[in-house]
Amino acid sequence: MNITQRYQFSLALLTDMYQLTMAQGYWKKGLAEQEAVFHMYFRNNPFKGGYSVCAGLEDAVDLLANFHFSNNDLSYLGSLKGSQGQNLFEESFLAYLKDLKFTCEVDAIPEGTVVFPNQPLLRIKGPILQCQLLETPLLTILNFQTLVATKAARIVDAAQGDQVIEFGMRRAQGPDGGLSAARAAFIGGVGATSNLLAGQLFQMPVKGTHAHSWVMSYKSEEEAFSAYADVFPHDSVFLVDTYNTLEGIKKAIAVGRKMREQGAELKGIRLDSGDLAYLSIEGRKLLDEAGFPNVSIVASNDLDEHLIQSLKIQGARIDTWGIGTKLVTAFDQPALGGVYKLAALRAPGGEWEYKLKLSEQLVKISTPGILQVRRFYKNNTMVGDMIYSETMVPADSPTMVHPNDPTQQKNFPQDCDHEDLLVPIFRAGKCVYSSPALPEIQERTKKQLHLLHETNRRLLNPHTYKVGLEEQLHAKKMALILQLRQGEKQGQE
Ligand SMILES: Nc1ncnc2c1ncn2[C@@H]1O[C@H](COP(=O)(O)OP(=O)(O)OP(=O)(O)O)[C@@H](O)[C@H]1O
Ligand SMILES: O=P(O)(O)OC[C@H]1O[C@H](OP(=O)(O)OP(=O)(O)O)[C@H](O)[C@@H]1O
Ligand SMILES: O=C(O)c1cccnc1
Repeated sequence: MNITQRYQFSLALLTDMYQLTMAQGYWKKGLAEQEAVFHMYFRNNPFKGGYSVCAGLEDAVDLLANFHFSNNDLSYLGSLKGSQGQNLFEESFLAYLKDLKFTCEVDAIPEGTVVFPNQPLLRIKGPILQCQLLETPLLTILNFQTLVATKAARIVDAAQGDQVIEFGMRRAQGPDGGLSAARAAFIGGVGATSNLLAGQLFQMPVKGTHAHSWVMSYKSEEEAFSAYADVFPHDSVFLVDTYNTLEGIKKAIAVGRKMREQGAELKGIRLDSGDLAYLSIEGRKLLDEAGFPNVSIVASNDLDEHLIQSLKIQGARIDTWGIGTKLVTAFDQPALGGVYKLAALRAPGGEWEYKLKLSEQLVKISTPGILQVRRFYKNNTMVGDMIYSETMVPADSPTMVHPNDPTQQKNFPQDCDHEDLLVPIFRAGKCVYSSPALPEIQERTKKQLHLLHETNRRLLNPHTYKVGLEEQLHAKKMALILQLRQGEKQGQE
């Protein structure tokens, strides 16, 4: 179930007020139908990492496909007042919004694709009024899910094939934060969630153990485990750290033996405090010596990719990682920082005019054009991504230029395998894309990460993957920057 079904009402007002005031401005000035191109992209990989995993497109597509202003939305807008007490929005503008239909063309990178800074994840072309209104909801969806999918991919990579379960709902940034995070975490490679609503809405596997309160509600730990085993003879994972962990493991083993006598089998134990390396190693010994080699050890307690990596190095014997807070809140980077910038404009029937936003820093200057990303491969490994404009056809053996250092260039031989990453999503307002099922998206993430060199994947100081501008586009961008800077100078003289 996707975002508009979850909310069951129009999401047209899930935007910032300035999008609506600008929309009224464009409409009033007769500029609403000017054709614009906007790109959504981010400037840095999160978590000081070497890559990102894009996510959120299915919700974005759903939002666009159902885009409309309901009567409730319009009457709310009609009730808003300006500072002099006048209506902020005119009746005839509200009538225009009532009949507004989404007519844009959208291209985007499929979910589960490995992506990098400065490349468009989504490109929208259409009447400027529509493109502008959609900035905020597109950013909120793509920014958050991409951030969490990336965090999950890093955690899953650190877990080296062990099962990872997402436990974060209780610590998430509100109910939708928790739900979207569960979906994105699954895209990043997490195997299951403890969140039942996410399981129901997204058809994701759900898993869980039990809480300390269960143990505390019985007179003894052993009684608590026995009672749980009575109710779930084939699905019991005992939380063993309420009082003394090693003693708790011995009690779990004692109950496990009784379960066996009754034809049941203990599935696992969970460690939630203390030294997880030491306790898992000792716990494994106790379980193995007692004839329970198949009882798995689950660990939780403020874990993230760095702690998992450290625990692995320490020889921890953990089979399943339960990760909550640091996964769903994308610790320690609360936002991806993705932006949505105007890149080209044309009056109906006119020529495309390239647009860019100047900044003191070259790195922050947006790239003009109608952009596409061409990814090149050598021996089944990604070797570079070239951003080009569809208005300037790249050479057969193209050269790309580093966006911030023109002395760094890379040429791709003619026989280099390549693919264009943005695919058609909407044409003339009609959806032409069918989103794959979540397990397929998860599989895509896995395959994509295998195509990325391990030096780009390591957690500490990863190698920077090469992303550049196709040379004609680079030249065009530089010329435009110079032209705008000269204009600025002349204006000051
Ligand atoms: N072997 C280890 N190496 C590094 N970090 C560890 C190790 N074992 C546990 N940790 C982490 O150390 C942090 C603190 O854990 P610890 O259990 O000591 O404190 P706690 O959570 O406050 O315990 P309690 O719940 O008993 O109060 C947690 O993030 C935990 O994941
Ligand atoms: O540490 P996280 O990565 O956020 O994982 C989720 C945490 O939530 C639970 O603790 P909590 O104290 O909320 O409940 P409990 O009494 O069941 O342990 C669980 O035991 C984990 O420690
Ligand atoms: O099922 C669990 O063990 C669980 C679920 C949510 C949070 N912490 C643990």
